[in-house]
Order: sequence, then C-alpha cells, then structure tokens
Amino acid sequence: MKGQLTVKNLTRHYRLRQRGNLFARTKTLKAVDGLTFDVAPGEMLGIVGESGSGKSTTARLLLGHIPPTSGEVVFGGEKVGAVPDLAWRRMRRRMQMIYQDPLGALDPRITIGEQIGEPLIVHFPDLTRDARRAKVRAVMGNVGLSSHHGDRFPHELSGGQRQRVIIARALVMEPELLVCDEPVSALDVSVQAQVLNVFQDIRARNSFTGVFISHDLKVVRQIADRVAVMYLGRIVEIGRPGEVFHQPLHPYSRALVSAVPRKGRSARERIILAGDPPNPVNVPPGCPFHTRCPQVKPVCRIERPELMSEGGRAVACHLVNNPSTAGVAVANGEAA
Ligand SMILES: Nc1ncnc2c1ncn2[C@@H]1O[C@H](COP(=O)(O)OP(=O)(O)OP(=O)(O)O)[C@@H](O)[C@H]1O
Repeated sequence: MKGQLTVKNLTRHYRLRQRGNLFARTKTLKAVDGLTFDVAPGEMLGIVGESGSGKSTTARLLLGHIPPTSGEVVFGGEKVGAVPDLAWRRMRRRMQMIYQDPLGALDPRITIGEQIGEPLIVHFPDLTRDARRAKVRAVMGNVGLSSHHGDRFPHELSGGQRQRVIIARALVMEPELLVCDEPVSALDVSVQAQVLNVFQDIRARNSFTGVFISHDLKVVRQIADRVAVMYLGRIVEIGRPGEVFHQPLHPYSRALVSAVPRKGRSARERIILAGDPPNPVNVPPGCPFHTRCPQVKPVCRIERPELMSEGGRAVACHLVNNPSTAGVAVANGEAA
C-alpha cells in the first residue's frame, strides 16, 4: 500500500576481526537484531534508545543505504534495495533522510537556494529553472526561511536555520518516507523547540510517512504518533507516546522515563540502572536486558522474550507477558 512501511525480522550484523591479527577468530556485533514493525501511511514512528542501541543503523537500513544481514524492509509494496537500478533510483527519491549534523551535510561554497534546488536538478532534469526556483522558494517558506536566505552561504546561518535548510532540501523532493536521525540533538534546547515546531508544521501540510529517531524521549513524545523503545538492537516496547511516557511497561522503558525531569517528581523516584549496556558483541542470553533489570527473574536469564502485542501496545518482557511463568505475583490481572 502507498506510504506503508513494513519491517520484518530485520538484522544487521558486523563481523569484527582483531586488528593486525589475520588468524584471530572473528566476532559478530549485532547492531540490529530482529526488528519487526509497521508504520502506517502518514504515521510518524518515534524510535528512542541509548547510544549504541542500533538507531542509526536502523535508519540506514530503512533507506537501503546499507543492506540487511537478513530480513526485509518494504515501502509502498516494494522491497527496499531489491528492485532493478532505474526503479531503485525512482524509489530513492521518494525516501529522504535528515541527519543530525546540518553543517556537515551542507557544501560551504554553495548558496542555500542552490543547495535546496540541487536534488531537483538530479532527479527532475526536465524542470525549468523558473519552476525549480518557485519550488525552492515555496519550500523555504514552509520551513520558516525567508527568500533572502537563499543567497546566503551555510556559515552565515545559525544552527537552527541550517537544520531548516536540510529539512527544506528533503521536502523539496516531496518524499513519501522521511527518516530523521537525531535531527535536533545538536541544537540548543530553545532552538530545538523551534525546529520541532517546524516538524509539526510540515507534518500538518504534507502527507509523508515518518520515522523520527532520538535518544531523548521528551523530543520523540512531541512529534511521534507511536514510540518504539530500542535496547541492544531490539525493540522492547511500542506504544502511543502518552502510554509509554505515563505507563511504561518494560523495566527498561520505566528507567528511561524515570530519567526525564518532570515537575513534581523527586530525584528518589529515578531508577538508576546498574552498569552500562552490554557490548553488542556479547549480547547476554535470555532477555538482553536481564543483566541490568531491577526485577530480573530466573526465566529472564534463559529465555528470550518475544515482542507480544495487544491493543496496539507491544512489549518484550516475561514479567509483563507471562507474569505467572515468570514467578511474578499477579494482582487484578496486572503484574505486581
Ligand atoms: N560499520 C560498523 N562496523 C562495526 N560496528 C558498527 C558499525 N556501525 C555501527 N556499529 C556498531 O553497532 C552498534 C549500533 O550502532 P548505532 O550507531 O546504530 O547506534 P545508535 O543507537 O545510533 O547510537 P548513537 O546514538 O551513539 O549513534 C554500536 O555498537 C556500533 O558501534
């Protein structure tokens, strides 16, 4: 279906060999380890998780920038990366990405207007110069840039304005899928709020399917229709932002939420997890979170919990999905 993103059992593993030792045994780093989710046409899915949880790798897999080790990504009924060359080029222009670092993504020697119009020259060579300029002006207006910014160079703009340029450059292609990888993380908090407003505006005016990645749950909550929480290359919980924020079910989501400063919450309520996330070269057996989980049970050390969904909410945790087998006391149908 047009605009539908479907991800099935997606993995991306890296083979690592000790540097300088040809005979050393290779190890496998599981950057993304079995993701399955859908994003409906026009929906925005937020992905949140700590550094190293596999968010950027997921972004690159979604757009076919890197091939998966196994599994598949299907967008609008077509398998990403698996269509013939010409069709793939057409598909690519419908799928755009916004990165964290706007300065790195812009050419310092080319004016803003030219840079926004550049993808049109490549993908729509028949467009007249006037038509191209009109599109660039319109899209600049959409992201809150004035027409005089078009003659400026990247270093003459602020960080927030540069990120608006990057958004405009993606939007000018009228994408059907927009993947945003930490698009506001490099900005000051006040500027972050302005750029998030731009995202809200463009969502209201354009109909694209979106994936918005951030390590900051607060940011994702403002922009996403649903939130997926990632830990060690896997999704541990999916739900609507309000649900995940106010009633997180997975112990890892609970710890993430407890770390977000909120009025009326004392520092004592914060859940401090023991240790760092395990190395994705040595993912623990059973539940990958069991080494840090404050509620760990024996089954968690042995059996890997599946992501089980009910009523639009999905959780991968024995304590939530099978409380009685996990040895958890059950009160009123809820895990106590
Ligand atoms: N090309 C690569 N070769 C080997 N390992 C990689 C490669 N790319 C990513 N990784 C590893 O895969 C894991 C996931 O990385 P990824 O960048 O996707 O995480 P992330 O959640 O986006 O983190 P961050 O927010 O810090 O970018 C990390 O352990 C990372 O070191």
